[in-house]
Amino acid sequence: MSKLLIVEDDVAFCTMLKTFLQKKGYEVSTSFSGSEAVLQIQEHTFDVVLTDVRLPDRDGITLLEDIRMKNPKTQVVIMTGYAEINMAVSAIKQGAFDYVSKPFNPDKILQIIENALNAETKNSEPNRNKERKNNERIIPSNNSFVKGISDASKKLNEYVALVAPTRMSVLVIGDSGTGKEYVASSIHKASKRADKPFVPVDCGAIPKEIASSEFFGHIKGSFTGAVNDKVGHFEAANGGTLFLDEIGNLSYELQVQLLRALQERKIKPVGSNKEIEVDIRVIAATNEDLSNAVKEGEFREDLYHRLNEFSIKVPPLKDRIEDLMLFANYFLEESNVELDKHVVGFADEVLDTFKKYDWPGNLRELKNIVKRSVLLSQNEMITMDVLPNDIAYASHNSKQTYGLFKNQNEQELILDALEKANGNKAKAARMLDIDRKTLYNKLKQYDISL
Ligand SMILES: Nc1ncnc2c1ncn2[C@@H]1O[C@H](COP(=O)(O)OP(=O)(O)OP(=O)(O)O)[C@@H](O)[C@H]1O
Repeated sequence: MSKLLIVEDDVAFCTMLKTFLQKKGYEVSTSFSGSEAVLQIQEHTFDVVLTDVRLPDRDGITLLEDIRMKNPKTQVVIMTGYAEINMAVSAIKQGAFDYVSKPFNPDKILQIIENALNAETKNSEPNRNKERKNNERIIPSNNSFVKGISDASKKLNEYVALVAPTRMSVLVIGDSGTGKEYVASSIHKASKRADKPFVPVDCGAIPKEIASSEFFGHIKGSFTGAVNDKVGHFEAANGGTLFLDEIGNLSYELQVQLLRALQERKIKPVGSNKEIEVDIRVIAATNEDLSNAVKEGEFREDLYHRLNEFSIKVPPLKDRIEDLMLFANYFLEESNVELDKHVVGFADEVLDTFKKYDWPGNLRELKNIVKRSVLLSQNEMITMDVLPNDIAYASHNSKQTYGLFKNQNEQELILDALEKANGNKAKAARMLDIDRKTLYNKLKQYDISL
């Protein structure tokens, strides 16, 4: 029977988790403080330790060091509140197996424990194990991507997983830089066509005059400049997925040709009389309201329906602020590798600034800012002086934001958040960027009852 240790100072939560895990067949011990946990790990060997990142007498990261010294095979899972995700990411860099943010659902913790137990049996050498995990979790390979922990991201990932194995055409909708192409390629990679080509085409960048030849190919001599035969995007994507980015920019004439190719599953290269059969799945993306373009007569309704068998909305970064640190850390590691630097993390002030900023350019903007900061940084941490002025300035002048509790009108902020969260305290706490325990204390302090 696998042995687990829960280290958590919230006694009620700890007991609840213990009971749940015992019912699932684990042998479970508990500690309510770091020192108690150290005693336990001296005396017993645990397969997995689940520890709160903040304990009354120490933090989960130093506890992690003790656990790894005592028994490198023990896997450590860090439990965090929303505001502590940065700490959790550092814990993973230092060898924690994974982290889970509270509140979490029971299936999630079970899955993580199972993964930890499997990893434990597969990897007995601690350093190798640690390195593997760093690469895997902090810098996902090309096949994976930052999945995110916000509700918006979870929904997005669910939709991707649902639609990927089908043949359905997908319309990916979202503002510029939100990751539409990433979503499209994730669908492709999770589909049965994964070993066939994924061909991205920026419809906004193709000059009208050569658009047909770009899509369908041409044969030598079919027009001035056609000095060789050319394979078009449709043929190149045969068997795989054609990703049509900025689909709203297609000329009306090309919309007609595209619809025909999709309906008949055949194309004819420019200047040729031979039809070529093609089997492609189309994923299209747009950052404008295509249904509006349909109403205005700018986009063909039949093509719109053909492309929109299933639609996925990619949320703007400001609506998935809970994921911000995951993305920032991911881009930090990516930039370190690319620029051969060794920046470790972000100063608190920078994180505050990031959280307050609106990110109109979404993930692309975040990626660029992080990369630029890594390049300019002379220190281990990214500090305010390497951020572009407009970001630092914009966040100083930003409208009233939640969190941080530097404001005098703390009580008003809490009431406002509770109202916006329809009385859901967990959600309000997330919006306020504090953990639930702190919110409960504040509610008591201000005598707010719900
Ligand atoms: N889930 C993710 N994990 C890691 N990186 C991501 C993720 N999503 C997007 N990115 C990165 O963010 C940047 C923007 O993503 P992408 O090009 O997919 O956005 P887009 O919405 O297609 O942009 P546009 O509207 O300008 O075409 C890319 O550099 C990509 O590498």
